Amino acid sequence: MNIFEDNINLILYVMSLSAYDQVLFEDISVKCYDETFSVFDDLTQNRIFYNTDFVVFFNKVDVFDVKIGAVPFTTCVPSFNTEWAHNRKKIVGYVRTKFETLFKQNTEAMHRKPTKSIFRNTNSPPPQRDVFFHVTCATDTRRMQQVINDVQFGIVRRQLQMAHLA
Ligand SMILES: Nc1nc2c(ncn2[C@@H]2O[C@H](COP(=O)(O)OP(=O)(O)OP(=O)(O)O)[C@@H](O)[C@H]2O)c(=O)[nH]1
Repeated sequence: MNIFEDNINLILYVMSLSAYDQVLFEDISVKCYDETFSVFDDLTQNRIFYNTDFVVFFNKVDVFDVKIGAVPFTTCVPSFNTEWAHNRKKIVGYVRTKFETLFKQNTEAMHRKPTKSIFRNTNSPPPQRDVFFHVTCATDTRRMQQVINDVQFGIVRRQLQMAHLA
C-alpha cells in the first residue's frame, strides 16, 4: 500500500454483507469474509491511520436479505448458532463485533507501543479514532444520500470536538 499523506481523516470501508458464502474470484481458497476482515485488520494496524476514523458499510443488504432466506450463515461460520442462521440482526451483530474487536485490539496496540511517525521526527500521540457502521444498499441512492449526509455530519462534529469547539 502506498500512502503519501498522513492527514487522512476518514476511511470509508465497504464490505459486501451478501458475500458470506462466496470465495475470491482470484483465489478460490480464500473466503470473501476472511479477506474483508484481513484487509480491515491490516488497515487498522497501519500507524499512518492512528488518527483516522473508519466508517464500515455493510453493503449489498438487499442481496443479503434474499440470500439469507435460503443459505444459512452457518455456511460461512459453522459454529454460528443455528437458531440465528437466517436472522439478519444477529448476523450483522456478529459481523460488527468482529470489526469492533479488530479495531479495538489494533488501537490498543498503538496505545501500548507508540512509535516514531514516519512523516515527522516525533513520537505519535495516542490514537484518537473511532469506528462507525452503516448497513447499506448502494443502489438505493436516496437512502445512500442520507447515509452520506450522516457521515459528513459526523466528520464535522468530530473535527469540532477535537478542536474543543463542540
Ligand atoms: N443489489 C445491489 N447491487 C450493488 C450494491 N452495491 C453495488 N452493487 C452492484 O454490484 C456491482 C459491482 O459493484 P462494484 O462497485 O463494481 O464493486 P466491486 O467490488 O468491483 O465488485 P463486487 O465484488 O461484485 O462487489 C455493480 O453492478 C453495482 O451496481 C448493493 O448494495 N446492492
